[in-house]
Amino acid sequence: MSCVTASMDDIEFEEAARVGQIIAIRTKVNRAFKTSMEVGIKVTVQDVLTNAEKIVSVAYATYVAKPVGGGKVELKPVQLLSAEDHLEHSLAFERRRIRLGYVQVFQKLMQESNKEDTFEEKDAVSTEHTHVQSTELVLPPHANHHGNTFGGQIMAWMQTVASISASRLCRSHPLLKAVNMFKFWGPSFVGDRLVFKAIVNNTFHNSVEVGVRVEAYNCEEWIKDQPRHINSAFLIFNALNDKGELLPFPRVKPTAQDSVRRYHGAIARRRIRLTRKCILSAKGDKPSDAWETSNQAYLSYSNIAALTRLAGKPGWDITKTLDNVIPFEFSMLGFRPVKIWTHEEGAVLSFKVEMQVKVPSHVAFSLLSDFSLRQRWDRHFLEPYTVAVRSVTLRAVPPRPEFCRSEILCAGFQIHSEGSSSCTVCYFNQVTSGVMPYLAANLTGSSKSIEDTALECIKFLELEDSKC
Ligand SMILES: CCCC(=O)SCCNC(=O)CCNC(=O)[C@H](O)C(C)(C)COP(=O)(O)OP(=O)(O)OC[C@H]1O[C@@H](n2cnc3c(N)ncnc32)[C@H](O)[C@@H]1OP(=O)(O)O
Repeated sequence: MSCVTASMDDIEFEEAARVGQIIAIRTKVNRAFKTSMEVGIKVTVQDVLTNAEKIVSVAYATYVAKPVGGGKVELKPVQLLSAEDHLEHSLAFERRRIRLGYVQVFQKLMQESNKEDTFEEKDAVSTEHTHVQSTELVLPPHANHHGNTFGGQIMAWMQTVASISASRLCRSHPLLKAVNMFKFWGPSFVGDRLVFKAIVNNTFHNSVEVGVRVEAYNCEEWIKDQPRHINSAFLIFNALNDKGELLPFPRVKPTAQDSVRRYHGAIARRRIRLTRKCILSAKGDKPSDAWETSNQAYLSYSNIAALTRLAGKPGWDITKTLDNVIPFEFSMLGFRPVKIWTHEEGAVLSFKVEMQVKVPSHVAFSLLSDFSLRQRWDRHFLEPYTVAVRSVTLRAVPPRPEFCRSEILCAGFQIHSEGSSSCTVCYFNQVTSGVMPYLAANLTGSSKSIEDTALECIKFLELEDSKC
């Protein structure tokens, strides 16, 4: 059946596609939720002379199935055939959490920005002359076979007005760099008139944000002047000189109450976009990210993405198996095998501890995700963790000489259900300098601290479960 575009996540254009180059667009449904599904889109450009292929953009769109005659339809889950399908399927769930939580994060940042109202730039210019409006009539080539205007067509029209708006400020041809996450609030159809209203919201050193509001009218609504607000999007442009260097944009000053809101909105969106970019593109060992409510969702996404990728990597080797060697104090547990696996990739070493536990997976999940309980089975943890398995920096808890702080880069649990009353718990850890001594002592046989901790973990889970 046909589908409508519900929303588009942030789109960043990494590379320009030029006349004469070959564009490849690859798309795949990553996950079906209830009535909506996430589609991953990868656009690459190939140079015909050199064959060099570059990524233009990787984006995610959400579509909703629309049965003929209205109503809702529940989608079947997608079949996962490869490791990549499994990975994207888990990550799609996290991306959905981010997109559905976006409005809340944005509103929180807006509340904060309302407290800091200062516009003291001397040379700042007004944005009033950047207002651009155009009207388009939706014709059959602009729509699908049900007469719904294509989301991509609406985006193309938005880009035209937005780039004219941006050019009024930079006096050159602006280059579209990014489009902020947006939602199609309501449909438009063949025969509708679409009015696009663009205005510059704010400028940053080398970029400008233009907001575009789209209103739809059928004939009756046009006569009565009753528009339907179907979409608002925010486009970010750069401007280049003849040498390809970025041009600076003049600072702007908001003059009306509405423009103050738009001015702050652009700052909040930029903060979210940059945070997302920093967190999602972070590579290698680096100091932990600072935690803020505005980046919570992205931190959580990047933790889960990194852990899911680590768990899915081929090449895990069993280093040790502990099966019938159960110390006396644990003998009441019976036979519980523990396996220690390692994974090497270049200079990166990771380990996995696999434990058979006689508790249902949802119980193990809830007990292990409560980090205030971790001290009960892991004596290496002196402070309870309450947010994430990857370290974050908290301004409220600065470094103290009496504590040696070890960073956790990528660590966590995977819990596989083994029927209704038991599960396999795997603990992963991408080794950092703080963890290295424990692993080294364990691998050389001089310590059994990992096995002991694993057995404590099993005991803790099973005892807590028996109390439930
Ligand atoms: C072939 C191309 C055709 C096109 O490009 S169509 C052109 C552009 N798009 C449109 O005209 C769509 C206009 N919008 C609409 O019709 C409605 O807003 C739309 C998308 C059907 C949603 O209707 P609602 O009444 O909001 O329904 P609902 O609250 O029950 O949500 C339905 C499913 O959509 C999801 N959703 C809502 N807002 C979202 C967002 N911002 N990002 C991602 N997903 C979102 C929502 O979670 C729900 O999904 P699920 O059922 O839980 O799987």
